[in-house]
Amino acid sequence: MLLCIDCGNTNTVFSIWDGESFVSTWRIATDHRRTADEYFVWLNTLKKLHDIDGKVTEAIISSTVPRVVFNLRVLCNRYYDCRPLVVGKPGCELPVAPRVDLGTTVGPDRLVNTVAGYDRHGGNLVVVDFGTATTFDVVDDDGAYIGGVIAPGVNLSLEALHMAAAALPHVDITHPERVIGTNTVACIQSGIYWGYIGLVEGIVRQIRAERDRPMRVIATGGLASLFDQGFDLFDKVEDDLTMHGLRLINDYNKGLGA
Ligand SMILES: Nc1ncnc2c1ncn2[C@@H]1O[C@H](COP(=O)(O)OP(=O)(O)O)[C@@H](O)[C@H]1O
Ligand SMILES: CC(C)(COP(=O)(O)O)[C@@H](O)C(=O)NCCC(=O)O
Ligand SMILES: [K+]
Repeated sequence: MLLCIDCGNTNTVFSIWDGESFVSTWRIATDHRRTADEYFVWLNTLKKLHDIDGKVTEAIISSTVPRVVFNLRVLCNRYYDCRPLVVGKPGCELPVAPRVDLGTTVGPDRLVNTVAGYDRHGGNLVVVDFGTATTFDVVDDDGAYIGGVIAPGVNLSLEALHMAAAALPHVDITHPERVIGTNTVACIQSGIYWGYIGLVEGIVRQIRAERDRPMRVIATGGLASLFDQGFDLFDKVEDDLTMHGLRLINDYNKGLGA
């Protein structure tokens, strides 16, 4: 079985592919201090709880947090007796190389989303990922990542308001019906929610204008569905996009003999 690990700045997601489907997906807060032993105890407990019998024999990691990769590698070596592929590192090839400025390091999650989006929808695509940051990844007609947009994430924006303004409380994101808030909480929720709708609409419109061709828009990440309600922002929301991409990149590299 293949263990796919998608480590973001907020959460790390583990998913097990049994050769036919992802049998389980588990989420843990990202913390670079977590050791290989801690990961293993946690993973093994969940694996038993879900009656997953097979052995993990291979692994692939995408991490936007460089420091966590060391212990994830140790996890794979020590407990699964395998050398993981690490997206963006030597030994892990992509089907199509990104076309960006010389010396630029693209977030591995964005490369993975590009591969997954191209596989499912073909080129001329925008993938929007609502994570710690909200990213827009632009995919060319041959499947290459050719750049995009990085905006502050929804929860990061809410947190920033709370941190910087003494009188503003911590607020959870919601979909307010009205734009004009009649109390502080409603005003903040409106600012973030409607601000984000405008941000996504505006950025997609400008990407389409800059590319001067039709572009489909696929969204992923925990908060994508919140922004999908009642609007025409996305052609599709796909929560499993990053995991799908990790599996494809693993297959691609194993096909190359990695
Ligand atoms: N379904 C959800 N509802 C509300 N907040 C969510 C949901 N899913 C994720 N989040 C929040 O969205 C932010 C981004 O989460 P995540 O997608 O895991 O980010 P990353 O990939 O950067 O680690 C976090 O603050 C997380 O708590
Ligand atoms: C933009 C990101 C912080 C998004 O990370 P996430 O929200 O998934 O934790 C990550 O993709 C990153 O660190 N990128 C490096 C710069 C770039 O992609 O151009
Ligand atoms: K992510």
